[in-house]
Amino acid sequence: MTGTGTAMLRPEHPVPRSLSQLVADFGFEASERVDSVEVSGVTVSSAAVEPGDLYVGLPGTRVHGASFAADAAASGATAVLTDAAGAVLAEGAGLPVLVTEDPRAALGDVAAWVYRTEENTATFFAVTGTNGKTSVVYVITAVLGQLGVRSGLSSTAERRIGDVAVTSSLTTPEASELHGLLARMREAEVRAAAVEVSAQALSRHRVDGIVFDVAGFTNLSHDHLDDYASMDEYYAAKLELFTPDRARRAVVTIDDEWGRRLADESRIPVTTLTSVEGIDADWRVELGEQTIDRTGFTLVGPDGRSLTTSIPVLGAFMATNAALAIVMLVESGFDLEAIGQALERDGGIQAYIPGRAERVSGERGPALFVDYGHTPDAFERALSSLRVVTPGRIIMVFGADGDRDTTKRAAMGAIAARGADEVIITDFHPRYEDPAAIRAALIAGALDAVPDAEVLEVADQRAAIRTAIQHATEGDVIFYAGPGHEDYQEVAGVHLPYSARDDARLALREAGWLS
Ligand SMILES: CC(=O)N[C@H]1[C@@H](OP(=O)(O)OP(=O)(O)OC[C@H]2O[C@@H](n3ccc(=O)[nH]c3=O)[C@H](O)[C@@H]2O)O[C@H](CO)[C@@H](O)[C@@H]1O[C@H](C)C(=O)N[C@@H](C)C(=O)N[C@H](CCC(=O)O)C(=O)O
Repeated sequence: MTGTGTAMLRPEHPVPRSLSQLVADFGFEASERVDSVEVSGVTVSSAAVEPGDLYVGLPGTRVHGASFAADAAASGATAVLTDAAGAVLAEGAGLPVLVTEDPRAALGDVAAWVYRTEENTATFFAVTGTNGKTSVVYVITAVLGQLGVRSGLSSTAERRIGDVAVTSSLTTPEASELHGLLARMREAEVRAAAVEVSAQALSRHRVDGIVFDVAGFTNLSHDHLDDYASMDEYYAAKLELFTPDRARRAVVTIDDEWGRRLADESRIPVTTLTSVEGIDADWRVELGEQTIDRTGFTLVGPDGRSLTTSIPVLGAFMATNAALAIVMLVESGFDLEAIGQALERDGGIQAYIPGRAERVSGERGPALFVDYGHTPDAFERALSSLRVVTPGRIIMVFGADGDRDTTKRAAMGAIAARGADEVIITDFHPRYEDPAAIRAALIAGALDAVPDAEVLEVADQRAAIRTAIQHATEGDVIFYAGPGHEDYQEVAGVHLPYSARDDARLALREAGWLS
């Protein structure tokens, strides 16, 4: 069951704590005596305030959160925590105001204190890297489920506890929500939680106040160069997770140079994993049988330990992601043999990973996949795996994000033109950019790399997928990259309803390929 809203991001039965104790423990300046005030929740969004909350007014890129202190008071907040500028804005809201120099930097520890994260004895997994994070957290929780262990997750797609989920807006939520989610998981007797951690989250204190038991690294490649000045800076943000304040031990995929550098520079104990022949690592992934729906692999570890299994998703990259998930479980104390037995009993890993190389087609007609990949590296991985299992042609449909890293567009076009037989360029989230200019950059990248490539421009996403279906037949594959699990298209600040998965299914039905 998936819903929306923030209810799941806080405990159902919070235990109030004394605000004066918080002030004393953190050394905040308080505008008045707060002896009898209690706090039972924390939020940074005035719209999410519930009675008893501490409202944290963060200075934002658009507005100062403290200017919503009166709204927070009207919703029942008991106090405001903000900076000196925010304290001025919060005057007159009728709430005690606590002041600290950098409220964002304080948020994680404050939320951990309010929600008593330290007392949470579940095992915490963190997964970072450019591509594959979502798949790894889903595989961790799927394998835990197969082992009979109650788990929860926080991912780009959703926050989930057992079979209840809410959709996500950010990959990693603000620290107040993350600690609230962990507290909710504790109430639900969750024994292990897997959290996707973005570079932005590390740069913006969103995982402060949590020490993960195991941190996993998938890979690093060109992305987010709108947010970071260079790949080195992007890498440095990720490296932050691999320090003793944040995680106890690490499992690092060393298939790329960044992973190898991370294994060297990590300040916590590292176990390494590779799927590349010739690279020396603690654990090795050997690919087994690959079909369009399942990828087999053997994981070979130290001391002659090994496990052979499969994952119900296409692609060598998925085997590597699944292997990372399993090694992370082993590093946290789960027994490889027990994992192997559970997976064997169930016929392999039974993970459903929303919008990640998700097959939406049926038995008849072309195979159609919807994927979240929106980086050159993700395209490369998907296309090389598809080539192995596709008897016919590969048609790739994609667009690029507006108002995000523009420097990756040419490479995305080039890789698609090299790896697919036909390329259909469409719109993605243009945001405030001119969508025609985004498409032109992708087309130029494709034609510069392969001048005689078959490249079509179909701006409308619904028309693009229908064009691909018209051009495809039995044995062909349509790979629709970008929208993944998302249920909207963002145009000029407006979220228009659009689910690529639902629309692709509808288009297959219209074409008579799906009943
Ligand atoms: C650059 C960035 O990280 N921005 C985040 C930041 O927004 P902002 O500073 O612009 O906030 P603002 O609108 O000025 O508001 C300031 C404060 O007032 C509060 N406010 C604002 C309006 C109101 O009515 N009431 C209210 O309380 C806001 O909650 C906020 O705390 O705080 C907001 C509230 O938490 C976030 O939603 C927003 O993420 C934006 C949407 C974003 O796009 N972030 C990206 C860069 C990001 O973090 N991406 C990563 C990686 C994704 C990946 O892996 O590809 C992620 O983890 O998602």
